[in-house]
Amino acid sequence: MSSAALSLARVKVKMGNLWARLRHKDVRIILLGLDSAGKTTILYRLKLDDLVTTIPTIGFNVESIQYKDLHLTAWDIGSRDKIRPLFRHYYKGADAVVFVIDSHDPERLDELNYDVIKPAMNAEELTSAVFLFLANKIDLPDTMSVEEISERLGLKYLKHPWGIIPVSAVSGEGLQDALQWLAIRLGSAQVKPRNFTTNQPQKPKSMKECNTQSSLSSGSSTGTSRTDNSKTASTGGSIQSPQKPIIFVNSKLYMDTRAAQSLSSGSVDNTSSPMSAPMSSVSTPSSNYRYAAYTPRKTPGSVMNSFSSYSIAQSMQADMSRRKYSAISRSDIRKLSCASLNDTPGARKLSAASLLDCPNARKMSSVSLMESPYRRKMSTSFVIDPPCYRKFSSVSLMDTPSGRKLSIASLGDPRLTDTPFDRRNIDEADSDCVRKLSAVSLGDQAFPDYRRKLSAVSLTDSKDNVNRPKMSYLSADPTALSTPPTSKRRSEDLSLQGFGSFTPIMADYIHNDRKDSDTSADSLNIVSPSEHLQPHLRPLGLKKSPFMSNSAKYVVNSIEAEKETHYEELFRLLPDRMTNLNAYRESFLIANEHLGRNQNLLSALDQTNRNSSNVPNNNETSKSNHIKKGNKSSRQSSQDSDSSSSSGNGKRSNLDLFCTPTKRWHSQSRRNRNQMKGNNMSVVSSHRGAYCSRAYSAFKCLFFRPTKEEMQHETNSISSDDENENCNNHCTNNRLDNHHLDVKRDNPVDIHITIEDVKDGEFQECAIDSNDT
Ligand SMILES: Nc1nc2c(ncn2[C@@H]2O[C@H](COP(=O)(O)OP(=O)(O)OP(=O)(O)O)[C@@H](O)[C@H]2O)c(=O)[nH]1
Ligand SMILES: [Mg+2]
Repeated sequence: MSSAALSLARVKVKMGNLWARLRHKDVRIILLGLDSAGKTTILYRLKLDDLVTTIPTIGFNVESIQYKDLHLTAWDIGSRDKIRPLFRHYYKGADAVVFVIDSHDPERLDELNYDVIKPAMNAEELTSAVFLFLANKIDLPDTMSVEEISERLGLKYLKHPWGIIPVSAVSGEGLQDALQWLAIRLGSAQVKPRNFTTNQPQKPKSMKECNTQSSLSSGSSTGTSRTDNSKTASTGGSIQSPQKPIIFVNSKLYMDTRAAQSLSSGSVDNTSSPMSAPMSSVSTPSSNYRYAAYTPRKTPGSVMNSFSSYSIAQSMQADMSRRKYSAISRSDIRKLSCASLNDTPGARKLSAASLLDCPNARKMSSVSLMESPYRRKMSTSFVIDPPCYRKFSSVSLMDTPSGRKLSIASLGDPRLTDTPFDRRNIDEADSDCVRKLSAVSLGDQAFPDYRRKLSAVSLTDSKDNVNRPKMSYLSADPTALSTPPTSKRRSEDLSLQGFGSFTPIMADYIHNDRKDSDTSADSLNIVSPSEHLQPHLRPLGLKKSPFMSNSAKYVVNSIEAEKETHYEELFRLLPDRMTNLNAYRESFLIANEHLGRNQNLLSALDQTNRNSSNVPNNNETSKSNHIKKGNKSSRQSSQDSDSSSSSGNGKRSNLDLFCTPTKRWHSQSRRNRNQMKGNNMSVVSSHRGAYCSRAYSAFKCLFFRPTKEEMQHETNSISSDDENENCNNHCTNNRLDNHHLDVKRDNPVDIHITIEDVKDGEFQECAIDSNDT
């Protein structure tokens, strides 16, 4: 052959190769699977050869991938359960369906089967498509084998040509095989059938031939091929030879076998080894290890448990980036996040991050509750971690139905048996889980705030009115379980009280007294804003709000409105209660109980009351309205003038609220004793901003009725007091009866308010009485 002819022949060969290279085949592939199976990760691993951080796909991702002579258009379709019915819109024209399976999540195989595989199996548009199952996430420990998956999915009954390959989108392992399998099945001219360890797929002669394959084959776990010819079906009148799926027993076996193959052949097939494929470059031992290090061991039936416990443990030790890594990449957290699917992708991210801190965790949990399948898992997981589940529970009650379910999960808390509560009582007392939840929370003595919040919310949540009081009672003082109130009240009443410290006390009051007293619902609406202060002051004989007084400088600040609100209510409530001598004791007791339990204070007040009960009534009215700047003598003169203030008619009541548990009080207590004459309210606070709310809280105490023991104690200590005897005579059923209140209600009331504050280290005082002009 001449050199010219030779070179011409070479050019022809080259042209032929080029033509073959240019002649690519368009193939449409759809990736289906459950959410967070790894479809998107796989898609971008194939496309970019990189591990991308994904968020749940809403809608779809579509990428074109060139593999050999195949031009693959791969559609990754978001798989939130609500949009699964939309899958079928993507079926049309698909040459291959790639089912991505989370092989680390056996619990969802059935869901996958019914929601994803079966519809595709039966879809007319897919009769000629090949099915490739990717058992993803094999980098995780304890993954299902492909045999197990095949068995559970009943793949052997599939009429489509199918194969199953273990892969890892994270490491890239197996994905080359997947592409190769597709190429073979979809009629690539450039991919030759490979000798796989187990079953050897046969390359169809043409795409058409491939697509008309209807034979079914199954692989065996031992690596020996088995063809079920009885299942062979015909299409187009011709019987095709059965297509054998590729089944790797597991990746380790696969790798071992490959290693053995390489040894025996003396060469390594670089093109077909998943580990030597470009994408596997990320699959270094260290990266695998890194990932594995953050992968919790799964215990049967409790995926989330393992995650939760693991995650918490991790977050205790690991740095933030590690935690993030763990949160994002862990498949189980993904499921957790999936619970947030009702929300935006942003919320999803949030939920992934949320395990790291409480406030976000709350958001997460409240969002997650919307989604039922994961909710339970999540709640289960939180149960095993006391601090987390508590937070979770307290939030979850916001969502009523979910909160209940959640609370069921809380019952698993074995610590219940160690609590001082009688669990049976609790269970019997309330048919609602809320109660149980509340009981669980109550068991946590370390979180009184949560306890209160929880119970306050529970109160509005429970269907069972009867048990709300008990619940609330429990919340106030767990040891009071033995004496729960019994009658009903409306949840609205309780909801008015918010989460304040005195909620149970209020509840108790409403529960016991409200239906008999003429206190209207409105007057209990303590949180109502103050629109007109003056009308409330007038009935009290006050023409001027103490907070509008020029002399009361310190109240002109940003919380003035708030003060007004509180005091408006205060003034409204006073007439009913103030004439009750015991109101002061009640308030004192409760203020003490809840604000400091100060025994010194208790005895000081007892002493004060004795003193005040000996003070003859008088009709004088103080006209003082002054600020005294803090030297002792001026304060003393104030006290003297305060001492002279009294109500105009009949017996006067002493009302003194000691709202501060601070040391400050002690220095003031002697002084306060002298103020016990007349209808004084003395609010002493060493903290400027706090006194108002303390006063407010203390005033709530006015509603409290002392228990029998308390009454007894009071009676003993002030038995010489006429009024108290009167009260005691009317004391029925451990409570003051209303006759007593009625008698006193219409008495004119004088109010003397002394508010003390400390400013710039100096003591300031403002005293205003009812006749102040
Ligand atoms: N360990 C491990 N995690 C993986 C693997 N593939 C995906 N993941 C993780 O699984 C999670 C879900 O991955 P995606 O690719 O978003 O899942 P998806 O199937 O697209 O989910 P949807 O878009 O909700 O349908 C992500 O956190 C991935 O990092 C894998 O092979 N191994
Ligand atoms: Mg996705």
